[in-house]
Amino acid sequence: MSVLDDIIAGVREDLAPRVEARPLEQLRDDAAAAPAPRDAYAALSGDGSGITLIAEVKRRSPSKGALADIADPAALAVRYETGGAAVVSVLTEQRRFGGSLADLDSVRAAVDLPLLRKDFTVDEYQIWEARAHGADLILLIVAALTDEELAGFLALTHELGMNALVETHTDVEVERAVAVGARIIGINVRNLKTLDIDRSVFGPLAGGIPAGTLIVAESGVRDVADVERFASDGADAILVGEALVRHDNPEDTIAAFLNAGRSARLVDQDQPTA
Ligand SMILES: O=C(O)c1ccccc1NCC(=O)[C@H](O)[C@H](O)COP(=O)(O)O
Repeated sequence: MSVLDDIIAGVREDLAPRVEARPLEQLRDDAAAAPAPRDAYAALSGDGSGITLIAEVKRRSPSKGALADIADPAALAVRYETGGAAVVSVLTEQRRFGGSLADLDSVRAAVDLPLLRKDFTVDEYQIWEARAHGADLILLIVAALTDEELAGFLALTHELGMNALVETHTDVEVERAVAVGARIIGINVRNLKTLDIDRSVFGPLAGGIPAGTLIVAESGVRDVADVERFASDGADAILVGEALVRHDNPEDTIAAFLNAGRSARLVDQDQPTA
């Protein structure tokens, strides 16, 4: 069993009691009563002068174990907003990442930015749940879904007024994401089966994604050199967890990463075309 399979088995087990406690019919009412969805696509598009940044609330992970003791996720999210993040990502998976829907609720109450509910979506129920808890963006991992699930989940996400970050790691997964009409495609440089990080997969995969699709570089952004590399290779946005939660001053880190993205764009514009 791969790490991803193991995480998903746990997600399915944890889902069952929630469905029993709050059946889908009631959850739909909660979703209807939630604040209107914010436009994560527009937020991630930025002003075209550089890249935008998704800042993640991440306590621990399968690859690194404990990362940060985040007692107040709302306070951290406010710091992300102050630093210039375009979107805040809240990991809600409990077993391996130490997150919860309560984290999402507290962050929703504290910031105005679009929120990504970062979880392993394997059931429509989780999409309704994300909306009911005020999320604007959800994660769909291509490797975890059939084509039929991917298309159906993406359609439901759009019906609910949200966007989906459709995550890929291989050329076949990028083709599948494009085929279902994904508007925001993430390229995770972490292989979720082995947990290895390989930043070199990003450029060639990004090159195969059609114009008009937002491209998000996910994982392994540790310093400005990583940001410059992803920005030069076509990233519109970066998703950063570890480098922010381990840092005493996430505002400064976000500002440095956004500056690096702008500089990389300027350098690329100055390059003579062949
Ligand atoms: O982070 C992990 O170890 C991990 C393992 C298995 C599945 C998913 C995992 N992470 C989810 C993510 O996509 C990252 O949290 C996100 O891209 C931020 O990564 P980083 O900046 O490297 O913390």
